[in-house]
Amino acid sequence: MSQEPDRLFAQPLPQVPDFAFNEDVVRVFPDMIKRSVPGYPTIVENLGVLAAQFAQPHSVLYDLGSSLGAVTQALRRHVRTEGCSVIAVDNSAAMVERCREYLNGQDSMFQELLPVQVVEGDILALQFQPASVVALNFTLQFIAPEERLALLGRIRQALLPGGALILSEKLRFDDLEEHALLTDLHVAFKRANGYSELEIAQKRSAIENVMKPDSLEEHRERLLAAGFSKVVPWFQCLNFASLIALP
Ligand SMILES: C[S@@+](CC[C@H](N)C(=O)[O-])C[C@H]1O[C@@H](n2cnc3c(N)ncnc32)[C@H](O)[C@@H]1O
Ligand SMILES: O=C(O)C(=O)C[C@]1(C(=O)O)C=C[C@@H](O)C=C1
Repeated sequence: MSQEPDRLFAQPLPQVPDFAFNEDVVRVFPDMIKRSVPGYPTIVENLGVLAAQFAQPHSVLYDLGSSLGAVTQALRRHVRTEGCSVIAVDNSAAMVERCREYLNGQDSMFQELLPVQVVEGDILALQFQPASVVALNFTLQFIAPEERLALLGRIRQALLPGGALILSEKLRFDDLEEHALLTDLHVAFKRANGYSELEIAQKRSAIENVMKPDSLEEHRERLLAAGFSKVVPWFQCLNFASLIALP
């Protein structure tokens, strides 16, 4: 994957535009997400391990909001279940183009990987096939809040018995002290990863209109309302968490 360092917000911008998954972001995305999301490498690798426990023979594994395909690659490294295939979906043309290149690279290095299809499209308009694993890795927070329940309902309907949704998100907290503490610690994490105060501040204003985190309680209630039977948090690092939701 690209090693280009993320300096997108390093210079003062007269006006900070809303964050978009465009070509500039695509070029630096592996560096950006690793330095911005505490626990990201652990979540991605273990998503493959978890998926291998839920994958059902002859079913589809979805990677929704696949970006450069980090989750898809982890699914292909870990899942050995007969007849499974991966469908990666993203609505950013720049992401999809680069994702296909990376997956071709993975195909040329390893044999017997699950077949994969990368679709450029809106996950809100997707006709789901019966699926055993659905990964939403830091994608739901970019979906308009009023669309989230219906999307989760459609995913629940598509899930086969024995399957699972794995949902990773940035969290907000109703307890103001807890929210302030974990937000400060997240800023410290970014600083420790080499981001300046300016970069941190400009990135914050770029994402505040486009990325709307929910609390753990909101996630749990919405997943239950969408028809999931059980919600199990399996990872949290600072204000970032990942949940398993069972059909
Ligand atoms: C933070 S990134 C996801 C990171 C990725 N899952 C990973 O683990 O590396 C969010 C992605 O969701 C995509 N996205 C946002 N809204 C979408 C939608 N409605 N349909 C499809 N993709 C969407 C964005 O283009 C972006 O690539
Ligand atoms: O919360 C932040 O400050 C972030 O940078 C988070 C986040 C994310 O969770 O997706 C936002 C945009 C980029 O895709 C990388 C990381």
